[in-house]
Amino acid sequence: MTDHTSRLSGFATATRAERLGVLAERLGGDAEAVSLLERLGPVDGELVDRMIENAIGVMPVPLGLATNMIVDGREMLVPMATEESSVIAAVCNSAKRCRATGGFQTSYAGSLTIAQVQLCGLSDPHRARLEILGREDEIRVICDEVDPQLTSLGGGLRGLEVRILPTRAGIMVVVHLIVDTRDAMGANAVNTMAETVAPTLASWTGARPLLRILSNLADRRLTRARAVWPAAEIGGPEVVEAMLLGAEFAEADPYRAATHNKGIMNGISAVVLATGNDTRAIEAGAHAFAAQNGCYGPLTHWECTEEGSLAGTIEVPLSLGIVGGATRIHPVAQLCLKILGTDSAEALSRITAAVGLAQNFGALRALATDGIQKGHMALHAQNVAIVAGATGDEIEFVAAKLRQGGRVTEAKARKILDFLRA
Ligand SMILES: CC(C)(COP(=O)([O-])OP(=O)([O-])OC[C@H]1O[C@@H](n2cnc3c(N)ncnc32)[C@H](O)[C@@H]1OP(=O)([O-])[O-])[C@@H](O)C(=O)NCCC(=O)NCCSC(=O)C[C@@](C)(O)CC(=O)[O-]
Ligand SMILES: NC(=O)C1=CN([C@@H]2O[C@H](COP(=O)(O)OP(=O)(O)OC[C@H]3O[C@@H](n4cnc5c(N)ncnc54)[C@H](OP(=O)(O)O)[C@@H]3O)[C@@H](O)[C@H]2O)C=CC1
Repeated sequence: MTDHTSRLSGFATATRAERLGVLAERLGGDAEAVSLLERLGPVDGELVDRMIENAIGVMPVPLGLATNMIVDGREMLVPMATEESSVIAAVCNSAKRCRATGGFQTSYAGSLTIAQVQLCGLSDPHRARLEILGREDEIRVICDEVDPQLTSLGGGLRGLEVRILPTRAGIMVVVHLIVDTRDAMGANAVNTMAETVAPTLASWTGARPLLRILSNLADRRLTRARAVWPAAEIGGPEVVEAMLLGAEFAEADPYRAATHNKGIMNGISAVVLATGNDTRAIEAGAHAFAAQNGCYGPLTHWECTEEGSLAGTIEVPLSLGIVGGATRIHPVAQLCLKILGTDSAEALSRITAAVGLAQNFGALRALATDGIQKGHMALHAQNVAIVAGATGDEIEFVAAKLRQGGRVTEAKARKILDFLRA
């Protein structure tokens, strides 16, 4: 690959077959490798070509269903797209153990999305700030005219903030357009508003308008969930105490909090991906929110109830949509939304937060008891068997042997396979 130039004029307008031809040549005529992409095939070749640029195929990610979930009194199956073993099992397990207490109760702050307009070059930022704040009604008219469909659905500009931001390049004025984007994630909707209103803001203030884009720190789209796990369901008071100590570790230490939150995002990102939403937007928002108080902390908090049960809460910004972006274009995303039976971004956000909490419970319980490897590696053993070369019935045979004997490694899997085939 390295001997060839990466300058491929016309690649964007080539057909998929032509692109695969170029790729096969790059791989030294390895038509078999390229035919893998053809065999996997996109759900719809034309669709993939329209969704992204220079498409050569699809990278299928496993899609599973989390069982046992009850969210706000509703029983549901939750589709999750993830490449990682034990993620879905952990949610099923956690959800099963809090069914007796009603599952997950959630709340939702609303679908308010922030668009930022950066104004530079002002020597009198306080004057500019007051000028802009005093003309909120005019700004609302400009923004709402941009998207009459959104306005007709009850969305549109809901608020205005003007911040004075000291930077190394001098004082800047930053305008926040706070927009209700209803059932859309809203990036495109608010970006258009920001671009449309920026020249007017510049003409009023004499500023130089620069960046006009939404903020992924979606702290007006907070979603919360709580669940209670009776001590008897999770191994007794000792396990409750151990899990609380594990949670305190994350409260006190950003090194641990990052891993704790990664576990939460195992669940959240899997629902986000399954429903065709923007995983990067959700991840960026979650981690920025976790760092908001100047020190990175956990997205969940754990406490012991008067009855000695373990109660967990999660609060996380979730910019999710059931319209817009890929949600309506991708047929699998549409199917996943149908499985969820959701009819609003609000309902999807509530479920997603509940999955994040369930995921965290599962990881914490495993970490505070047997350790993560027992459950996780037991399920990962099949992957290791495949990497070692096992096929068909050999896979489960090798995985079972791996589970019996301590560490799960590829070298060990190869030995087991050699023995089996001898
Ligand atoms: C793996 C388990 C669930 C076993 O847990 P277990 O208690 O041994 O499970 P069980 O065999 O007794 O089954 C109990 C229930 O769990 C579910 N369950 C059990 N197995 C399956 C399966 N194969 N497929 C689907 N569901 C499964 C299922 O609901 C089942 O009930 P049933 O329906 O059978 O009546 C547990 O050990 C666990 O939750 N481990 C944690 C796994 C985890 O967190 N994985 C994420 C990857 S590690 C990571 O990336 C994040 C981390 C850990 O670093 C985050 C952090 O540090 O905080
Ligand atoms: N930093 C980031 O996170 C960025 C993300 N993105 C991308 O932006 C996309 C999401 O933007 P988004 O604005 O949601 O997408 P769209 O522009 O595709 O969809 C939103 C539009 O859908 C229409 N709509 C129809 N029904 C509804 C309803 N019930 N509620 C709300 N709107 C409705 C609205 O008007 P109308 O019919 O008039 O369109 C609305 O403007 C994602 O693909 C994301 O990856 C883009 C830039 C930056």
